[in-house]
Amino acid sequence: MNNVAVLGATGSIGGSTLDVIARHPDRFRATVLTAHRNVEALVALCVQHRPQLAVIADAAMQAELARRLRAAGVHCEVASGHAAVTAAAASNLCDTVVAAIVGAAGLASTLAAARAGKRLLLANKESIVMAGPLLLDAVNRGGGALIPVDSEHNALFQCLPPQCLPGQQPALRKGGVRRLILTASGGPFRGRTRAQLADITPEQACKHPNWVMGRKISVDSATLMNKGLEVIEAHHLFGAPADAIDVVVHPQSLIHSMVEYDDGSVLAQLGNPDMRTAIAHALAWPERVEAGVAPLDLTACAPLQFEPPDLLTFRCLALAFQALREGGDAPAVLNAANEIAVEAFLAGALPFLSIADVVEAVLAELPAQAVVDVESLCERDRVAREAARRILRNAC
Ligand SMILES: NC(=O)C1=CN([C@@H]2O[C@H](COP(=O)(O)OP(=O)(O)OC[C@H]3O[C@@H](n4cnc5c(N)ncnc54)[C@H](OP(=O)(O)O)[C@@H]3O)[C@@H](O)[C@H]2O)C=CC1
Ligand SMILES: CC(=O)[C@@H](O)[C@H](O)COP(=O)(O)O
Ligand SMILES: [Mn+2]
Repeated sequence: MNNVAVLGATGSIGGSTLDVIARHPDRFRATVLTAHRNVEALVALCVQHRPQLAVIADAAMQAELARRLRAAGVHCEVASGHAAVTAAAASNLCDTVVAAIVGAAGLASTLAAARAGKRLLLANKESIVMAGPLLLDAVNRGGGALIPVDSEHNALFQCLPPQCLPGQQPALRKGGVRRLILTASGGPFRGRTRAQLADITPEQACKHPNWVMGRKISVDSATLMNKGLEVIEAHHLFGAPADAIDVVVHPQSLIHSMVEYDDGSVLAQLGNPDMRTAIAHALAWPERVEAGVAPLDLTACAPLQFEPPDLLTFRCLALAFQALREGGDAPAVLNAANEIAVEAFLAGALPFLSIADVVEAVLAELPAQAVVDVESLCERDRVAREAARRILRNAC
């Protein structure tokens, strides 16, 4: 039996994970479920999955969680606070940790799972964007495994040679790998001009053409920042230099990414756009299990289209490449600024096109510094957020 901690259980990835787990009660058991503030959703999941531990990150909500669980007849341990989420990730209640908390908020628990030698299923891309070298070091020291859940990186993992296991100092060149090709849907506004993006609303930005996801990643997909974060994520996971990572827009989102080899072969992973495939693959790897995803009918979804990304209209992808090439903690600064800008956009306090402006301004204000340790990285994250808020205030 594989005991699984689902960090961010009440979210989109959390829900898909629990769907797959429930299909295989002989293999997987959800022993830890965590949420931020959504007590009602967490209680409903606890009723269904009967974990050993339920954690609510907002400590002020512990009493309500405990009361509701009692009323629902659920007898499990209850804890609260960010430290409790982090402790749960490293606890002996789980063998596998699904890191599905959104944003930099997921960093501490992701690192804790890595240090504890867990099988770490990484969806929380912001943590590897922020702290790539530190996370990989924690995985190597912990002796666990890092399996990518992000659909593109799971696709790359499936297409790469076995010696390119993420985090194990993969040897792309030795494996004959020439380049990684990340596919992108192009987002809900593909083909539009900047003028047509002047009045975009949060609801419009969250309507992804192919995937059902949380609000933050949906906005990131719309600005192409998601693809930028994924370029940085691929760099750290597979040791690929920026120049060996290409992005191609593929509006159908059926090819989830590709690996090109020296001999000209290109291996691709395809499937219906449903995160349960990547999650099931990561949970059961190296075996395969049923995920509840419909068979792919290519004749029904042809043709497959490809086009270059529009770097002028959607500037965030170029900014992410810039941060990756600058190195050091520039990706962490980019991520922090983006989280503040997206939060402001979702609150109706920043125009859609200004997200890139805020990120660009913060990168210009905070030249990269070396990544030394988690504490100094979190301090830089804080400084970048403060700079983004100040720039936002001056812009309004
Ligand atoms: N959704 C998708 O298809 C994909 C997502 N990802 C990545 O996976 C991660 C999760 O995405 P997604 O599921 O869409 O996000 P959602 O917004 O749907 O869910 C986020 C989860 O994190 C919890 N959470 C939010 N803030 C905190 C916090 N400060 N401390 C603890 N828990 C917190 C939320 O709890 P609560 O419900 O209480 O707010 C919720 O359970 C992201 O990093 C995303 O980039 C990657 C590929 C695909
Ligand atoms: C499902 C997943 O992995 C998301 O990251 C998705 O790929 C976002 O789509 P685009 O960023 O390609 O629009
Ligand atoms: Mn992705």
